[in-house]
Amino acid sequence: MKQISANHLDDDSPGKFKPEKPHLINRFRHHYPYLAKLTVWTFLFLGLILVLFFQSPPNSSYSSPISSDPSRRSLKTRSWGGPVWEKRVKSSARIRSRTGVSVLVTGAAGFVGTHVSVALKRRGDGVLGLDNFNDYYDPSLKRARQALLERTGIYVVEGDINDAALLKKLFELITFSHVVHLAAQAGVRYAMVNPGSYVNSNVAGFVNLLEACKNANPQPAVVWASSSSVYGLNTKVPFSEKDRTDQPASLYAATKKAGEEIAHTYNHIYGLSLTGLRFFTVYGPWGRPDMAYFFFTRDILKGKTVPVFEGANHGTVARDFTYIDDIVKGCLGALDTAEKSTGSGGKKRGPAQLRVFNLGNTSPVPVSSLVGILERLLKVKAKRVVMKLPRNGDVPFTHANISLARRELGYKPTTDLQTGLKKFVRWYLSYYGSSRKSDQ
Ligand SMILES: O=C(O)[C@H]1O[C@H](OP(=O)(O)OP(=O)(O)OC[C@H]2O[C@@H](n3ccc(=O)[nH]c3=O)[C@H](O)[C@@H]2O)[C@H](O)[C@@H](O)[C@H]1O
Repeated sequence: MKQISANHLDDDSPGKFKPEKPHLINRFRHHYPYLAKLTVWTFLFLGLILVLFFQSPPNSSYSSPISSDPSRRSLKTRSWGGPVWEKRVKSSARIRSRTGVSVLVTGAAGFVGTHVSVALKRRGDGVLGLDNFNDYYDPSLKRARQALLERTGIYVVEGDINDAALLKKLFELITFSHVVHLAAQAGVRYAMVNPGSYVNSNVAGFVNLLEACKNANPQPAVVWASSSSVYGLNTKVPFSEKDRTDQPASLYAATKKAGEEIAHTYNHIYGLSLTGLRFFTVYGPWGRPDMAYFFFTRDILKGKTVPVFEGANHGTVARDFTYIDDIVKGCLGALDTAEKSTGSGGKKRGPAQLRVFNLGNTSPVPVSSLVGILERLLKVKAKRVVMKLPRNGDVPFTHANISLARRELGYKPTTDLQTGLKKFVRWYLSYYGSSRKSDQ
């Protein structure tokens, strides 16, 4: 085929078709056999292109507005659709208890997403997961979480929140009463490496999701993950929802803060019920390998150095570390107290609920103490290197005032860092083995 085409080009090269009008008809007669051949081969070639086009996945409609983003290259081959797929979607979203609700969980194969999905499913709610399985951190951990979800009866649709056609399809198939939106580009420090991914997921993706929610009829109530990082350079402690959040210290924080403003807009214009949850450094089993407690554990076991940040004038750097089970209870409390959206099909019918809550432990712990607890649990001395807090978006401390969440959601964290890390370390060793080999 390739050879014939090449010959064709040689035989009928453009040089033989100079547009000299007086001789055009004669030339046409002279070249007729060649033209006929050219036409046949052109049709064959076009036919081949059409065959290849229709053989490509039917719904691989993901398109990233930031095409140069290397961490997301793998997303472009994702596909969805078809009767088998639709059956799985419907089965996963089926409510199995009298009081159950139907929930779409975005970021379901993520750390918080997995735990929240399982908790909802266990109490009889219909749960459908959505996750793009990007490679910000080891995707095999996400696949292992997916396997766990599947064992619980939860199907995770492989797709991106920026895929409007996919979201439309999901809302056509299922009447979701709630959306728990946890899909995001997380991590404070990575925002300096790949800023586009934060805009893509936390701003563009969030807007795309809210568009789908506002167009749905009935509209779902939305509970979504904001972040303690919105407090930025706030020095008033403990951080209250009433405090200023206009001084973000990282692009991550800025995109989460943008999310809170976007939520206001969709509530105001379309009557969407929206609850933002400001998570405070969530940790626990099945956690994120990019977080300090996780890679400290790995590096202590490997005998590698552990960089422990300190503030100005040897000041303590501390976090209000919050255990995953407490966060899950906060998420379910938010979902259960969420009022219905008031709009339908893109039209507002009345004022709707708009809330923001801190979900922290309200007991900050210095990072050096975190390392001490890990040393005792792992029975290995860490090779600590004290370093100045880099100017990369980190803030020196966080501390949540949780009285609003306690009052409105019945939120009451019960796990201290020592107890929570014990559970994490047990999981870590069972998942990776104590071989000290994990390369996550
Ligand atoms: O609450 C949030 O909203 C955010 O929480 C989390 O951010 P952080 O609180 O910064 O957690 P994490 O990176 O684990 O650092 C923990 C501590 O270790 C210190 N730290 C960190 C790295 C290091 O090498 N050395 C060090 O001392 C570091 O200075 C810090 O004091 C989520 O990642 C983020 O996605 C978001 O959800």
